[in-house]
Amino acid sequence: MAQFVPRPSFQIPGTIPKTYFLGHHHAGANKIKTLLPNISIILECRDFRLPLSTQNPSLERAIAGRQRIVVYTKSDLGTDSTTARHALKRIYGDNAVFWDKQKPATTSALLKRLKDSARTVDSLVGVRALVVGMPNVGKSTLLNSLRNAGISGKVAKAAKTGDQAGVTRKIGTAVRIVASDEKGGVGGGVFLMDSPGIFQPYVNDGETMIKVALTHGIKKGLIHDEILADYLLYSMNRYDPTLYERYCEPTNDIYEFLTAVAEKDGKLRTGGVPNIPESAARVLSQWREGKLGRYVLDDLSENSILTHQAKIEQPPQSMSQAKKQQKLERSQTRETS
Ligand SMILES: Nc1nc2c(ncn2[C@@H]2O[C@H](COP(=O)(O)OP(=O)(O)OP(=O)(O)O)[C@@H](O)[C@H]2O)c(=O)[nH]1
Repeated sequence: MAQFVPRPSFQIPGTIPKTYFLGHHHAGANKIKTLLPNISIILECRDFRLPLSTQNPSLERAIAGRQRIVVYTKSDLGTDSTTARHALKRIYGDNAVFWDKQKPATTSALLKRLKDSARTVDSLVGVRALVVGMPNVGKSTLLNSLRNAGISGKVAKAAKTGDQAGVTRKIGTAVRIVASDEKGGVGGGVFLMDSPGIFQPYVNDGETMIKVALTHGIKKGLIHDEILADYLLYSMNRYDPTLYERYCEPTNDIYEFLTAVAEKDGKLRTGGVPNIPESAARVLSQWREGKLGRYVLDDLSENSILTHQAKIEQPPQSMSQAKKQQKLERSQTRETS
């Protein structure tokens, strides 16, 4: 049999939206800026499967220069190989941590970092920390886990969670996650605030939108499931085509793959016709649960990281930003002439 050759690139359909910046994202971003002067530490969450694509350049600029820990969430769904972790540690050193809601040790390690700050910060009111990040990366889940681990006894769930973008829409009130020393804790204690997931105002490339949609970072249905399933097939083929060997031989044909899924998992219409939309939905939910491989979708080669960092520092302009800039330059020219 001829050797399988994966597609070298993915054809991005022209229908992919380039933004998902909603009213509550705008309001949340403004509110975060007003809170920052009273915040000692920022926990910036990014999905470990998309360590670059879930970095929000505008949030990045807003929090520049502040004490920050980058929390790569959902590490149970990413790779166990140390290569990706080392690549990210090279950027942020000890300020890059990998978190998994099912691994209490990862929560305790983060809590220890916050307690250490409470010991060093000379504040009677305690350390104020803020969780930020793109939608659905796991911010509220992290807050609840830190609170459960940090406060003894049974505590009520402080923040609502759910596997879809936009569960949290407003900045929450400060929640105590470490008691003060007179109550058996540390210093003035630690308070943590949740914030709504904030999307970047404009994403220049459709591939990032597709990857974020795969992890439910934008509203379900904005990008067709079959396009997402096709991208997934493309990425599995590049990573390891045996990930889907229970369905079929390696293929670049999404309909061949989805037909095999329909036949194997009983997604059939009357008369045995494969139900392609249901197969696509099935494939996506399997992948989201880590049942079609655990790997990092972003390219973490040195070159790719450098290009990404350069884009963060000098983001390409959106069409409307470019128009605004032109208008401003024209009016300045008129004023000086
Ligand atoms: N497998 C896995 N799932 C996680 C982890 N952390 C969070 N999740 C799931 O991810 C989904 C989103 O979590 P949330 O905490 O609601 O995310 P959020 O960032 O607060 O979302 P927004 O409200 O959109 O800002 C939920 O279904 C969580 O159970 C993790 O470490 N591993």
